[in-house]
Amino acid sequence: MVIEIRGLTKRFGEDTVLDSVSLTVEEGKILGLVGRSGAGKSTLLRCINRLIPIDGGEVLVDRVNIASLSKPAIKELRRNIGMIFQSFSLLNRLTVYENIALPLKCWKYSKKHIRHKASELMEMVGIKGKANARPMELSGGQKQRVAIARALTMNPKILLCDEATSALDPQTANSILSLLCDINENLGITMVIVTHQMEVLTAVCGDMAILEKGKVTTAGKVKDIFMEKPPALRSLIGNRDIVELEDGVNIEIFLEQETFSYPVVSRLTRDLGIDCRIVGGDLINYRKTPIISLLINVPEKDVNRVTAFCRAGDVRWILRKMKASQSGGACNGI
Ligand SMILES: Nc1ncnc2c1ncn2[C@@H]1O[C@H](COP(=O)(O)OP(=O)(O)OP(=O)(O)O)[C@@H](O)[C@H]1O
Repeated sequence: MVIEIRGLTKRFGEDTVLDSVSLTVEEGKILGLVGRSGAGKSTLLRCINRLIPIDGGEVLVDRVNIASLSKPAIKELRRNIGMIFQSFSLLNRLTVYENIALPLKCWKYSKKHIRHKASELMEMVGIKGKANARPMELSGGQKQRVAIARALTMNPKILLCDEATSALDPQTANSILSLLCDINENLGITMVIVTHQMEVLTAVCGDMAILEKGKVTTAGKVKDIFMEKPPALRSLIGNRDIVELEDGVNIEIFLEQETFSYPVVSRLTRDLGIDCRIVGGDLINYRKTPIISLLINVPEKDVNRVTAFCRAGDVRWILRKMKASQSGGACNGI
């Protein structure tokens, strides 16, 4: 299901928490939503499944404006939208099996269907052996697996994840992220993932949006935004450590799978005779595909030759540090 948010405004009393937010999450895609604490991320999620009413604009789920839904239609909408949280929200007095079966019981499915569905989901999320355990006997990762299974019981078309991996150690968080990726790929579920962890964005999300004080300031492909590093992203991830040189121009070069074997620096220096100084570097694991970024400093007179060389070799580049006369932040392909 596609989610389209147009000019969404949400107020709590005098406070405008979401201010004319517009965003689209394409069917079957994963959108990562980031921003400082209090930016309005969780509120936005709660507007998508109509847990709270909105004050302006519209939220369309599968091209239907959810503000105009009747009570039974809202119930149906929520059936199509699963949700998981940082705190897992499991019922401690119930077993794993009973927690997963609960939504199916509420919807009055047959005992046979409930047994079949719960067991299929426990198998899918890897907790089959824990059917009779209670939440307090599980690790954080296992609890989140139960919560994911419970969120999938009604075969939702959308999954909203609010800080789902924040309470987990990095290794467990990775295993949950890879489970979410599998679910997205195998079931085609559209996902919105709210997170403070930048590695969640690069590991699983194709698209991202940055919320600042209730406004979307940056939105687009994760890969492009992480390469471009606009101010809104820098304010979340901080500036990278680079060697600051007084002279020359910094050019960031990106090497992707297709260009890994291309000896960029040696070609620039040996074949074109350009002095390249390396001032920084980074490696981003973008959805399991590494991208190497290399920050080089070259004499100002050679900038055009370097960029022409990159263009010819299909290597992405961005001018990072320029004199005022060269302003404009030229780049190719981004
Ligand atoms: N039910 C509510 N009543 C009044 N104010 C609320 C309510 N829910 C959220 N807010 C306020 O709305 C603002 C945004 O909160 P929200 O939880 O959406 O932010 P967030 O970006 O998810 O933050 P965090 O990353 O810390 O979870 C905050 O100032 C919060 O106090």
